[in-house]
Amino acid sequence: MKTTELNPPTPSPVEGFEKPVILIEHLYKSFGNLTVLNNFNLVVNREENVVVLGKSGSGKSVLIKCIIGLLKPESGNILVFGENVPELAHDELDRIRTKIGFLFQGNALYDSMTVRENLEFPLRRHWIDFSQQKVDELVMEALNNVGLPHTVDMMPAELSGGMLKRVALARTLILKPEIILYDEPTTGLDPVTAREIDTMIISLQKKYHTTSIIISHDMNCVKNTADRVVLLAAGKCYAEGTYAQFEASADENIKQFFE
Ligand SMILES: Nc1ncnc2c1ncn2[C@@H]1O[C@H](COP(=O)(O)OP(=O)(O)OP(=O)(O)O)[C@@H](O)[C@H]1O
Repeated sequence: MKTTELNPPTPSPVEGFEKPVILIEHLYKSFGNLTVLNNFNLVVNREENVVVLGKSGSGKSVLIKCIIGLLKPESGNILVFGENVPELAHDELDRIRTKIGFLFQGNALYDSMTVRENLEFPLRRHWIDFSQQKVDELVMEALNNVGLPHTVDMMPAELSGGMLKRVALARTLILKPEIILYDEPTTGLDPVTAREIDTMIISLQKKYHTTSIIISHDMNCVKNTADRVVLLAAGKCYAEGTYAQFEASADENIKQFFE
């Protein structure tokens, strides 16, 4: 385990991986006088699940929003498949976003639409020329992936919190993204349902070979899903290592997540 204050992460791929899928270098983002990201660096390799751990308000969501181009950093590079997101024009950003699935904390399903309509939405937005048969196939494939084919004609209000999360995950998967960004995927769920979501994240990653960043402070989720953990503190990558290395750490900033 390295505390990166002492050893800045080297932006080079792990053996066996190709170029990093996401490479963040010297990222700075402020709001007025508040500096949220202060020389943040991160490497995410192909098919890796990296959990970004951090206290509330440490800038985890800001980081995700910078990666998908919803927020523009003051400086720094965010290379996604080699393309620098902060420099992309609107249409280029749209194109790269089709490769990035984003599971919002609040699920972001449309309450007035059925599950089917919610899942069709991203398809219609990006590939309006799909036949209805193809759309139906993709909707059912996505719902089967999360074990909820029977909910296809239900309204979001008829579903439990765990089911809503799974439908939101199905909607994220329908475009077959190569990268998935999860914003606190288990927050607000009971431990059994949270465990189911963790298991689903791993099984879908294996099936579709996705690369993921998972934002979380649920240590069970971290343990179940992380190939590597990065601690975001004071705007920097404060430490990185495996879950076991974090659990064994004597560093006070790390220990507090296990209390
Ligand atoms: N659009 C914005 N304008 C001004 N300040 C913002 C904006 N977005 C985020 N912030 C501030 O940036 C800081 C980091 O916010 P962020 O939402 O990234 O935290 P977080 O680590 O995701 O927290 P949590 O775990 O509670 O969701 C906070 O102080 C927040 O108030």
